[in-house]
Amino acid sequence: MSASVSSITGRTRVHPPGTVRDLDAAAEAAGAMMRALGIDPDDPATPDLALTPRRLAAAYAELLTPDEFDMTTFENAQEYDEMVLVRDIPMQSVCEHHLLPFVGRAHVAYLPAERIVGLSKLARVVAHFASRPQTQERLTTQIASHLDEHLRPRGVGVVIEAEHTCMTLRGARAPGSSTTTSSLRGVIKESPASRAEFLALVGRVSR
Ligand SMILES: Nc1nc2c(ncn2[C@@H]2O[C@H](COP(=O)(O)OP(=O)(O)OP(=O)(O)O)[C@@H](O)[C@H]2O)c(=O)[nH]1
Ligand SMILES: [Zn+2]
Repeated sequence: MSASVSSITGRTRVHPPGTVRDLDAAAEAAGAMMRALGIDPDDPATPDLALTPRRLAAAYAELLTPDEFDMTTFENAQEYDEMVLVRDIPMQSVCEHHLLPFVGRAHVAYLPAERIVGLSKLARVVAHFASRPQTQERLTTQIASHLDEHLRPRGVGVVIEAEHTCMTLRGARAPGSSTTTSSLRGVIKESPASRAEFLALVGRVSR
């Protein structure tokens, strides 16, 4: 389930988990589901529906295919020892219960040790683990674990705030509700001062 990884100095290639995709089979199944729900993709009165099963299959394949990327890190030459936080990283994933989107923002911080990470890689880690059927709790934990393992920092903090369309558009129909999750590691978890600094820097979580 976890990404396969090969180490190069300062770089860790993050590969998506191996997935075999059969878009034809997925499109056929999507058409069958539409028919079972009373929507006929072949109804001549709605010709644009004909390609909808294929679009649906392609859309899910796109949402559920993680990008590969290099987890580029640099020597911490300046011995920078304060917190690094990238806030408001846009996040979109698909809940594993309904395969409906949950959408929000991630805030990702770390306390450097020997190495610092290319800032964009924090957004890429979020997107990578979001591109699979997820729970918000697991996504938050996987991002924190990945940074902990591949950067070996003194601490990691991840907060995600998201709206789950499975509970805003359907079901409980609680529009405007949002869910906040966090995963803290190392000094950011253990030291009350560090934890407070992280939450203060994230700031707007409790708006
Ligand atoms: N903990 C957690 N729950 C989630 C997440 N995404 C969706 N869910 C919940 O998964 C649960 C699935 O519950 P079920 O009772 O099996 O499904 P359901 O009958 O469609 O339930 P309702 O959504 O309440 O209509 C729901 O309560 C969802 O809100 C998530 O990221 N984390
Ligand atoms: Zn759901």
